[in-house]
Amino acid sequence: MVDRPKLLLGELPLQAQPALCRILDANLDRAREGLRIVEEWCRFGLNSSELAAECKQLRQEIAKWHTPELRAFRNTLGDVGTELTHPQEETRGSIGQLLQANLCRVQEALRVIEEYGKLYLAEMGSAFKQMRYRVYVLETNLLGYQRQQKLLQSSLYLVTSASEHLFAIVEAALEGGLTLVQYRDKTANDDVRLEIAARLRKLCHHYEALFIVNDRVDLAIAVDADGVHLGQQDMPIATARQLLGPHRIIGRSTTNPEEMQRAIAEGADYIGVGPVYATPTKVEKAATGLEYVRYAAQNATIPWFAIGGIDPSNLNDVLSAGADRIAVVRAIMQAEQPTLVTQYFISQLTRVQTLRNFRSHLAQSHN
Ligand SMILES: Cc1ncc(COP(=O)(O)OP(=O)(O)O)c(N)n1
Ligand SMILES: Cc1ncsc1CCOP(=O)(O)O
Ligand SMILES: [Mg+2]
Repeated sequence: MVDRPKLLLGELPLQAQPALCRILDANLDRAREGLRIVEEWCRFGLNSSELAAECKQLRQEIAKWHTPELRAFRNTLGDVGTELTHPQEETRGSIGQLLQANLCRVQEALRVIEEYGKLYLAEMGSAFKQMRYRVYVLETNLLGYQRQQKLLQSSLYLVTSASEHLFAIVEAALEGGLTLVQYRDKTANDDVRLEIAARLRKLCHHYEALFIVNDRVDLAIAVDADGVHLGQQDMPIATARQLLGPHRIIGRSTTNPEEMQRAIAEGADYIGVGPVYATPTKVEKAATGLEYVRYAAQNATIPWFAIGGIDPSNLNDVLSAGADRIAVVRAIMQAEQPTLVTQYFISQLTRVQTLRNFRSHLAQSHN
């Protein structure tokens, strides 16, 4: 039996050979450029050496296929495509959109190489197929990482209540710098909830804020929310994790140390701590008081949000008890100026976080 030659180019009609090489050359470049753009964000934006290393490895693997022979066919001046741009390429609304567009560009380029590469070298198709799947994994990991980072950076959490001005209030708070929103609606029908949740998600993502759905994992999945918030009566975290996958956020309400430790052990990404004060928003739950906030400040190993009856008048007491993240309903939903209240909360929370970070750096440098 005669071995099949590895280089298949010669099997194509002569006039098709330069075109094939130009397609491969252009897409090998495109894939690496897109990866480089994503890599820079992983490195400088997310400080993730793991994600940056995966981008770099992929770039290096692609580079190995970019032979001088393929480059020799380059004819930039004769390329009719260099002047074709799409209006969306001229503007990028956010880092998220920029990453999305470039990951899509990389996936497209890898797919082109996978298909045309089969006509060039026997192994090229399967090698690029594998790389394309690696980019899908990279995309999911990147999204999950971005979500966790955003959660870590969020000090104020707006839990919504039904209101005829719901969207205007949420948008006003987002204008004030809010980065974490929970859709909480205990009465509406599912079709209404679905419609509201989908609109809220779009609004939150436009402002690069996380969007969480209260109670309902099915709704969270249906509208592609960033996560779900589960109370003690809701489904177990492990079941929710199975349904939501590893990259979405799961929050859990806790009212005492035991519930806190269980939520952490079960893999919650954050917890609610409270109600700190008695509140008409959640009448059936007794206030835990500031004692539980003090316990959380000493013992919580994941992000935690003090919740329940918190407003600008008692904020300082909650912060003094050790909180540096809070969740509120009425203080923003019923505010006359939701943007200003949001800005006030965030400025106070940032102030205590900065002070505490500074003190802990100082303490570390003395040890
Ligand atoms: C951030 C946050 N913390 C606590 C809760 C309360 O959840 P739960 O106990 O399930 O009560 P309901 O909100 O469902 O009435 C929350 N929603 N968010
Ligand atoms: C949902 C929830 N869970 C514990 S307290 C609370 C409501 C907090 O509402 P408010 O900020 O209006 O007191
Ligand atoms: Mg609940």
